[in-house]
Amino acid sequence: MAAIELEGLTKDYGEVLANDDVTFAVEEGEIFGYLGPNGAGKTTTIRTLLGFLSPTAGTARLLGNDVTDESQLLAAKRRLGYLPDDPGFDETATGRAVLDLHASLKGDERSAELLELFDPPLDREIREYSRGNVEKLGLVTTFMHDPDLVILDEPTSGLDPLLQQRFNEFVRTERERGLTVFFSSHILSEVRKLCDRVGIIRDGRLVTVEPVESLLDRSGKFVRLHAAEAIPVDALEIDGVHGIESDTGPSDGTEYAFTFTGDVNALLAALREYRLHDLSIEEAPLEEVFMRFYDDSGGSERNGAGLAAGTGTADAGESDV
Ligand SMILES: Nc1ncnc2c1ncn2[C@@H]1O[C@H](COP(=O)(O)OP(=O)(O)OP(=O)(O)O)[C@@H](O)[C@H]1O
Repeated sequence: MAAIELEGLTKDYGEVLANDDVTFAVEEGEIFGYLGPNGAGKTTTIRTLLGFLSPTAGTARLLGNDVTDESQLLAAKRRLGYLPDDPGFDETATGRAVLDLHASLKGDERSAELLELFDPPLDREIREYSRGNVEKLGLVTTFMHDPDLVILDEPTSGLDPLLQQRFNEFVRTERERGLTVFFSSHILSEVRKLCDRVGIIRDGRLVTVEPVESLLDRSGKFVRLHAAEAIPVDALEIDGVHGIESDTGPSDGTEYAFTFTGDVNALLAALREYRLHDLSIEEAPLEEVFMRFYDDSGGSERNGAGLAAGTGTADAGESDV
């Protein structure tokens, strides 16, 4: 049985079709990232899964339970941890009072252990909390009843890098114990460290579901180079170079920026004969991935149920970068 199953899920707000025939499943024990730019429809899917919104069409199942059936939803929620984008804690309550409330609602099997990892100042009122502290308290409330499935809406956006790292390690360990994690994000680097698979949603439509490695392979790298002299155009006509931009500024030399989905060794070999001041090769930002591989190139492709538009992109290449 899948931990999460969506079948033709559609949510029409009237002016906006926020989820349009979304179908996918998250297997038990999987860490699944739900990616998309702002306004893509991630929160709508999550709120529907939690029974806060009723779908216009389609079905959603949590741990085998139909979320539109109240008693089934309740059964699923006992085994679920949920961390919303904004947990909405009572501003006048202390962190400890929030924990006590959550413990009385759903039980507390492991808050002591969690507080060693994520340590919000429990005696302070929530209104004095920084964004990071709210996030830490949110993580404790999400995991304290030892759920089988957690749904996290942009979980680490308020955490500093050290805590993000701690969160990642924690989630990986929990996965070993069988936990299923579904989390939304618009940050590819966050997702790549953690996820087994990703689903990408854009304008309400699912454009792909695939292992994170294949997404990264196809998304390529973002290359910037600063050459001492201008590089002839044909010298950069290498397999996998896309969208090259150059700038000969008032300073020394010429700067180039492009997305690269080819073999890095071939690129370095081609550049060897030019004198470079600087060279950086970074992971392509998610926005770039969207633009390159999932662009709206006509209504029929968009209506062609996403996956084809994503995985069928020929020039995405067999990159081993
Ligand atoms: N209650 C609502 N009524 C009308 N439109 C809504 C409502 N909630 C969301 N929308 C719209 O539906 C679309 C999807 O919104 P949603 O919040 O699901 O996206 P998201 O991917 O979670 O975005 P973000 O990353 O910014 O949180 C957006 O265009 C949003 O403006």
